[in-house]
Amino acid sequence: MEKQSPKPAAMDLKKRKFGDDLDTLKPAKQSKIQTFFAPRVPLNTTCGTDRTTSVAKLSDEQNRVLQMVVEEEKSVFFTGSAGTGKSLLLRAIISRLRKKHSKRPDFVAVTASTGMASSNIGGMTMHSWGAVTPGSNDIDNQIKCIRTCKPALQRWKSVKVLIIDEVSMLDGHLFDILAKIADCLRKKTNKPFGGIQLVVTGDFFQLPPVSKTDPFFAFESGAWQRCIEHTVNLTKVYRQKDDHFVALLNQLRHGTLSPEACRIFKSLSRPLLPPPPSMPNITPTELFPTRREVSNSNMTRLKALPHALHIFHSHDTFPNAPDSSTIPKRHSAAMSNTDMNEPPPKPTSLVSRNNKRDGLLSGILAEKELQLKKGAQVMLVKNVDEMLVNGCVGRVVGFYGYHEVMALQGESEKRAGPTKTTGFVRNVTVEADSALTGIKDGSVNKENVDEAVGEMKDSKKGQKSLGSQRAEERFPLVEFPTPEGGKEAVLVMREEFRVEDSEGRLLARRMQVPLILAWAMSIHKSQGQTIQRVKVDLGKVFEKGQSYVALSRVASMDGLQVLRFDPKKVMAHLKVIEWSKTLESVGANEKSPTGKGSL
Ligand SMILES: Nc1ncnc2c1ncn2[C@@H]1O[C@H](COP(=O)(O)OP(=O)(O)OP(=O)(O)O)[C@@H](O)[C@H]1O
Repeated sequence: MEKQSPKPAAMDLKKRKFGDDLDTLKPAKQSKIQTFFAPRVPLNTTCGTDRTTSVAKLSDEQNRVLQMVVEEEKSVFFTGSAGTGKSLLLRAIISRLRKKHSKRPDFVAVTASTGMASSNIGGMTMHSWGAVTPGSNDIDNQIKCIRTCKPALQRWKSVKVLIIDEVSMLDGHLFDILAKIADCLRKKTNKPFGGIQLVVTGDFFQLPPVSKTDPFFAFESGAWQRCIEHTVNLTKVYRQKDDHFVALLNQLRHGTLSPEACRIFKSLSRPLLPPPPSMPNITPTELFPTRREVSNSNMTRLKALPHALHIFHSHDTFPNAPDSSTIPKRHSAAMSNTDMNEPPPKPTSLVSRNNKRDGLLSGILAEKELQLKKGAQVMLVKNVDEMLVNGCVGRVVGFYGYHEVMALQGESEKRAGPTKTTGFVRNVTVEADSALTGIKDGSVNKENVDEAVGEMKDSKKGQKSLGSQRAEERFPLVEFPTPEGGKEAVLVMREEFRVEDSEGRLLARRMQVPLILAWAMSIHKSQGQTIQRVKVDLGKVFEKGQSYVALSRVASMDGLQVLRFDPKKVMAHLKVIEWSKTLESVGANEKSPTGKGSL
């Protein structure tokens, strides 16, 4: 069943390059490409002192990847250490591909190895998209099931570009299975992966696939050799500006620390400098390996606060969710398991419809039940603008209704106007005792608020009681630090979180206040984030790549506290190290345009 590549393996290996040939393009073509492919992407910076209002211009090496993917339609794997802009580049690629195929959205599939990673890029998990059952190697049966699931079959047949993010956590066996399924279902071509263009990204030195035994990485699979035409290594680190810190993190990445590096990491056990004087109570976010530790830490601190508990239940709807009665059993199992790091699903007959629906939303950062109190440390999990982004850490100063806040803006707002339950009210002024005093410039995020009215109308259809209940709702007022060392109070109301299928059909929608408790966070959740101040206890780390992910979240050493530093806890997989050496030798044989092609 498996189609063999027409080329010998050695040829395939030679074809892969680092950085590729930007220099070799003719100047006219280069300039056309530079103009066309130089998108500006909002910077995903944190809420600390280095927050910036600018947008990022893609670097030459990032632009080159964009060009290879969008214009030359090549199958590319782009990698690079933490903070080299893989996610930012991927967002630019997705945006360009969607524009290019605007008339056929089904041509572009956006997927990731885990629910969390897929929700970060507005996609689906790879196994949900492909309707594959994790852990099953029975290809014939997998294909039989896909054939009986029309939407999945349609997805496989129509897709042209398949994007896979956070590939380090994708099991290599699954990659092989996907390639075989693609070959079988798309027989018109004898190109690898059924002729689907692959855009794969991730860093194999970060978190590996979840496995009880030695993990089998995607790069070890036979399909990888046949299907990935070009490997590009992004070399410029953007998250950290300090070259010395970047070099130390690089040693950490490879698990080979010099005595000097050990000494420096050990010295980071000192307490962090205090946060900006305007927000003295913000503590560094503690990163833990397990969700239980995170929950214990956050809940203990929440309980210790003397104020009233406010619980925000999410409003979840499932307009087109697959239902056990309408899709084959094995498909629904695959759809329900949206996080590869969860154990394989139980037999579908035992999984209730509600569990399946919850599974659809399991990759969304917004909680099903959010518990908050005045004084709670929280993280924003939605991008609002270049200033207020996913990852901003702040503190709840009170709970207010929209009208309470808006009443201070003027008489007309006080008397009339619909109640808003979604969006953000910016620049709310609060006094030391948290009593509202006014709105500095009356700035309201109008766009969100107007959307909110629409939301209300929608949600009121057939849900009268919910509507009136929402009218009374009080929302957290959160103080976030500003780049100038001050603070801004923002009323954070509900926001929409969506799960769509590859044709953009809405499968599930969660309306929830876009905050999570942020005294502690799991290392797993932190992958992909930039966090300003972090505290890590390496004594608790058990997995290869975990220390590297945790310590590379911060922008500078000033924001990093490391307890129980132990070089033995800094581990890289031997297979990844060996594989990266192979790539290095290939890179050395190839002309690298940037001159920085090696891993
Ligand atoms: N070309 C660029 N110019 C300016 N800033 C950039 C550029 N590319 C990325 N950044 C910034 O660098 C930071 C890290 O980027 P990003 O999260 O995309 O890196 P990453 O490689 O995906 O990291 P990780 O592997 O840790 O998830 C972000 O704040 C991002 O906005």
